[in-house]
Amino acid sequence: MTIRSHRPLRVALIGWGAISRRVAALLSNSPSAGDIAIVAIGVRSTARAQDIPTGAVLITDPAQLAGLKPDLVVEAAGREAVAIWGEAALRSAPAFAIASASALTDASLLERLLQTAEACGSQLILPPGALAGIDAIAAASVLPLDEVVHSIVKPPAAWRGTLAEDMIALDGLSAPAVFFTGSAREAAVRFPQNANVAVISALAGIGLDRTRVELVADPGVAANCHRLSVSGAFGRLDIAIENRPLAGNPKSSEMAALSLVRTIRNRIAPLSR
Ligand SMILES: NC(=O)C1=CN([C@@H]2O[C@H](COP(=O)(O)OP(=O)(O)OC[C@H]3O[C@@H](n4cnc5c(N)ncnc54)[C@H](O)[C@@H]3O)[C@@H](O)[C@H]2O)C=CC1
Ligand SMILES: O=C([O-])CC(=O)C(=O)O
Repeated sequence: MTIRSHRPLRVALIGWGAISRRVAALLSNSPSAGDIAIVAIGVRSTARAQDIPTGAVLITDPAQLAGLKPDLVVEAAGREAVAIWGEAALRSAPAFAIASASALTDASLLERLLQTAEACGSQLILPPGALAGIDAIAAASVLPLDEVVHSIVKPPAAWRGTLAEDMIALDGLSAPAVFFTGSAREAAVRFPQNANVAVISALAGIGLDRTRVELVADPGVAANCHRLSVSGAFGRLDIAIENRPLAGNPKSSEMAALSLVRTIRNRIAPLSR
């Protein structure tokens, strides 16, 4: 349920990396700044977490969430963080929004989160993240879908430090290299910093095992690009987005932060859009 209150929306962010910092900066510069208070930042260690928003406290233990009475907990920390913080978030807040959708490939974790949400009357929210058109795919899935193909094309720098390094010579590329084709499940499990979006398109449409994913390193692009091709009883959808990478992390797109800002604002906006 959308929350409309006269006090600021109390938001706890989990993770204080590129996405969370961008979300906090965008919120503080927006017209809704006075309506939204970041009350806590969940971190693994307080030692390196600096420049946190005024009024926010650093927390390291998920049990601390309950005392803060958040209206919304937002994760942008990584796959493991969803398992660590998720159940406490759903017990202490009406909603828990996650960026690290790859965590949901773990069926037992997903089941635990959904059971907690049901028992507590809270909601697990999966924002569209770096993608476009997820609303249309989810609506289209009311009728049978035949095929969903998700192509993720990023500059070589975005694939550094991932399994892609063992599959292709990232530094020597002179043309686009497709280094993975497989299911959304497999893509998200193997590339948890780059293919969370595969879980988002899969859960909107025909599921983790039927959604086909292609991963590409392209020295000719500067953007993190997503193309979704969907066919089914509704008709056809073909949608492409070229996202500017975040300054703080080339693997992540600006749109991933923008999408979380939208999710947060929609909790209080009289017009949800
Ligand atoms: N849904 C989407 O479209 C996208 C989702 N993502 C997800 O968002 C995550 C965050 O992205 P960035 O901010 O760019 O990464 P980042 O690496 O810049 O920041 C992640 C931060 O979370 C912290 N962290 C890790 N485990 C934690 C835990 N258990 N508790 C608290 N903090 C923890 C790290 O120390 C780091 O400071 C990615 O790992 C990825 O899973 C990223 C891009 C797009
Ligand atoms: O930001 C993006 O373009 C997608 C991404 O990294 C992810 O899904 O993990």
